[in-house]
Amino acid sequence: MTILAIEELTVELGGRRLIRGIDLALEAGKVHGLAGESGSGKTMTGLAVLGLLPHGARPGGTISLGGTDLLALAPKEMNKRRGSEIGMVFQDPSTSLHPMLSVGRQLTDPMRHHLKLDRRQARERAAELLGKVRIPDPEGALGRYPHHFSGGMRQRIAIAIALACDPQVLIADEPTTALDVTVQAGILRLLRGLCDDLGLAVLLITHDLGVMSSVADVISVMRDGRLVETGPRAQVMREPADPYTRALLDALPDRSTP
Ligand SMILES: Nc1ncnc2c1ncn2[C@@H]1O[C@H](COP(=O)(O)OP(=O)(O)OP(=O)(O)O)[C@@H](O)[C@H]1O
Repeated sequence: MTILAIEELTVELGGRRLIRGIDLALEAGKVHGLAGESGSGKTMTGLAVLGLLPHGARPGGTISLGGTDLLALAPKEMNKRRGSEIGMVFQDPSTSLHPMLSVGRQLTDPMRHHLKLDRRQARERAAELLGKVRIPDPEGALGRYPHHFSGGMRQRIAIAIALACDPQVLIADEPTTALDVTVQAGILRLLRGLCDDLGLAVLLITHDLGVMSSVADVISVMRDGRLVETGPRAQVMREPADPYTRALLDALPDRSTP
């Protein structure tokens, strides 16, 4: 089932057309990978969905969620949906988490605001979510601060915050790029599991087709603000239709050699 449909999306900024008409459909319970080299427009696409485009950017086309065109919403309306219906996880958990607020506070504030939970209900849900993202001692973690956790654990907490209000859509922009290789796989497995368990529609943005190959159901490849290819993971990885995708795949390190 399509949860979020991007149709003919364009973004213009400073007289440049950064996104040149792309179509993407995010499905419930599916990870849709968006790949492409630096500057191809992946982040801009995610920001358009979140209503967080840079000042002066002019979007065109439609982004439909539950029958509403997000691009037509007033900023106040968009703010309500961001964080409630659409969650987001970015590259660096140390910048997306507030260093001075406890983990519990960062989880419960959006729940109290968007879901109207009382303090006790919010704490219960917060501990439950920390358990879901495999933070040890979830109750104790509520009273701790981001600096008490490792980078990988901080990203798990950022994911829990993104899911605090039970969104239908999760935009994850390079969620493993800032992390040590050894913890990357754990975060990807977690995202995959959450997508399956919660029926989330996930947009996983990464320049790394290797990362994509381990979790995505569908892969789209961007170049110069356009989509060059979209297809099931196995098909795109094994028989890419576009020469640009093939070049990206050829550039992957050979994982079979030590
Ligand atoms: N704030 C901004 N103002 C003007 N142009 C921008 C801004 N942010 C990005 N761009 C331009 O928009 C285009 C698309 O950038 P975008 O960040 O979406 O690419 P990307 O594929 O996500 O790359 P990366 O992997 O490096 O993040 C690039 O040409 C970039 O230079």
